[in-house]
Amino acid sequence: MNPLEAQITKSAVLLEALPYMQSFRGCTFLIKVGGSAMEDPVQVDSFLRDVVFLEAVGINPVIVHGGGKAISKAMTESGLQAKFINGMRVTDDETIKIVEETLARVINPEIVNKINAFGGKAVGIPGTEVFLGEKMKGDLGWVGEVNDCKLGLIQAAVAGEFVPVVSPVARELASGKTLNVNADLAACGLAKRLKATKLIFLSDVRGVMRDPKDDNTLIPSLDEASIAKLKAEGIISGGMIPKVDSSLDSLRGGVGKVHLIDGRLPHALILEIFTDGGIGTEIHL
Ligand SMILES: Nc1ncnc2c1ncn2[C@@H]1O[C@H](COP(=O)(O)OP(=O)(O)O)[C@@H](O)[C@H]1O
Ligand SMILES: CC(=O)N[C@@H](CCC(=O)OP(=O)(O)O)C(=O)O
Repeated sequence: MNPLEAQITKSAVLLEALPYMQSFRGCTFLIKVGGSAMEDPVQVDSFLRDVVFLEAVGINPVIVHGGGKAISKAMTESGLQAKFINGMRVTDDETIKIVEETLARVINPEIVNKINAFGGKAVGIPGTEVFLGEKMKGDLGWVGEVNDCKLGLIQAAVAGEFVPVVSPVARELASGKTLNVNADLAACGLAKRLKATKLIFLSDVRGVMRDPKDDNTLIPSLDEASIAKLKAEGIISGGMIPKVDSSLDSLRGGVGKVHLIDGRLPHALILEIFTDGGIGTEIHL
């Protein structure tokens, strides 16, 4: 193949993407990026370049981020031990301060600054300005679930072509205090409220797997009944539980499609959205 022929074959990539660009223009995509997919700065850069690309072709990306790993690290540095019950961090008075500080001072600005550096426009929005919640049942301390979302700041950002970057904390309706919210649940709450076309979870696994240590065991498509079975068998466990539960909840709440993809794969987001062969696991009702 001569250099000109090689150039021409590159156009096939854009042509494959064209129908997706045409149908997704003006649509809202809720992207949840987990702390697990944010450990490696190279992976974060790749993901955020994809977000800038989405914005540039007329999609409205809205990001809800996690930060579980960074929070646990900060707790250890303060001499506290992280404890989880059913995937929820037990959050006492000291812990909620660390959660707020890590999300607001470390994770959220990193995402916002990088999107801006890559030529996009992003605005950080504390979850307390978006999520209204109440305490979850059980002895979890300052842990909340989302009852409602205030969309004002999100809508203003999107209208100004800024990517809203939202942290997973809520304002407790009864007291006005800050609650720590699992980021998958926060993403689901906002995706439903925005009636997002897609909700995409980026994590550190290929998707839902029969064996999370074996990449060849990816399950490309899952419905409610299969999820219930895999949970009962203990194959879906730990951090994957809130993801599949939130996926089903968001589909019931009017979200168009839900995908779980691997944030470690370079440009996972672009591959999932703009190519004919999807990656990861798609969840159905
Ligand atoms: N069946 C499964 N398939 C894939 N991952 C699973 C499964 N069951 C449990 N997991 C665990 O879920 C983790 C992802 O959840 P989590 O660590 O909370 O990520 P995030 O920070 O992205 O929210 C994976 O790293 C894996 O250890
Ligand atoms: C209540 C609860 O567990 N909150 C989570 C919020 C961050 C989060 O969910 O981060 P990932 O998406 O990286 O797991 C926590 O404290 O870890």
